[in-house]
Amino acid sequence: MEHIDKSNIPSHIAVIMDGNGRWAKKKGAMRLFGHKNAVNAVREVTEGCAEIGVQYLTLYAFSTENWNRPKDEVSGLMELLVGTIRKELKTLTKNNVRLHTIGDTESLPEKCKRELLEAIDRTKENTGLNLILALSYSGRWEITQAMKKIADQVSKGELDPEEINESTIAKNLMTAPYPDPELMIRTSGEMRISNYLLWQSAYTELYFTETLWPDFNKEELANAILSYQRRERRFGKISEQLKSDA
Ligand SMILES: CC(C)=CCC/C(C)=C/CC/C(C)=C/COP(=O)(O)OP(=O)(O)O
Ligand SMILES: C=C(C)CCOP(=O)(O)OP(=O)(O)O
Ligand SMILES: [Mg+2]
Repeated sequence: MEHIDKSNIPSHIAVIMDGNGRWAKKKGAMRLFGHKNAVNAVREVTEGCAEIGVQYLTLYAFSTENWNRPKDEVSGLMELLVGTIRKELKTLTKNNVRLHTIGDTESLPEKCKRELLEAIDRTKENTGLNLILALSYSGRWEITQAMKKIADQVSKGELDPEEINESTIAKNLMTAPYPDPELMIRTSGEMRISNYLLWQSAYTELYFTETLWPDFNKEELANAILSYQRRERRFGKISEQLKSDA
């Protein structure tokens, strides 16, 4: 972490925490064992991000499509979520971390909803890292929801369709309060987005690592940030323009 340029820390990092099942399989264990060990890596990145001053960390914890997994795995994941939030609440508070969620949280089991609401409420005065859990989330679902909200405003005469622009769409997404992520990390060697933050990642720098999520740690996080810091973000411009902008 000491090699990181402190003047160029991404304000928002998004993570696709993939590879828990394969990690467990390699150990001859059940998939849920992988998910349980994933919590250590969640702790590591949360601490690491808080230490270097990242302001937003969005973790993909359960996708819309993950509902199609075997029942036992889904219920195991939901229980793990409840247990982890309950156990970690004190540490979150101590570390000044504020918890948020994005996704169709209404579809989560009652116990899960209750635990999340309580943790969100208990951490709402915290001013350090914003930890955003993407739960029952997918980018297409989120964009569809935004389209419905916009259509509703148009039908009520509150919004003129001629005035719809990119900012209208961004304002109606669940991520409206947060900046777009500068860096997205995916573990486990898969090189795809899997329906994550589709709108928000238009100009996000992508970082892929072969490491399976339960093995991810602060050193791996530092490597991802160092890779980000070596990139030239052009946003459609050419290098010469970026130099004269500076
Ligand atoms: C925030 C919090 C308390 C999180 C709970 C634990 C956690 C990290 C859950 C992520 C669940 C998930 C579907 C991971 C992807 O690995 P995979 O199952 O797709 O693994 P595979 O690709 O190797 O099969
Ligand atoms: C990390 C989460 C929560 C979702 C993406 O991983 P998946 O394992 O579900 O994605 P695919 O490989 O199926 O694309
Ligand atoms: Mg996977």
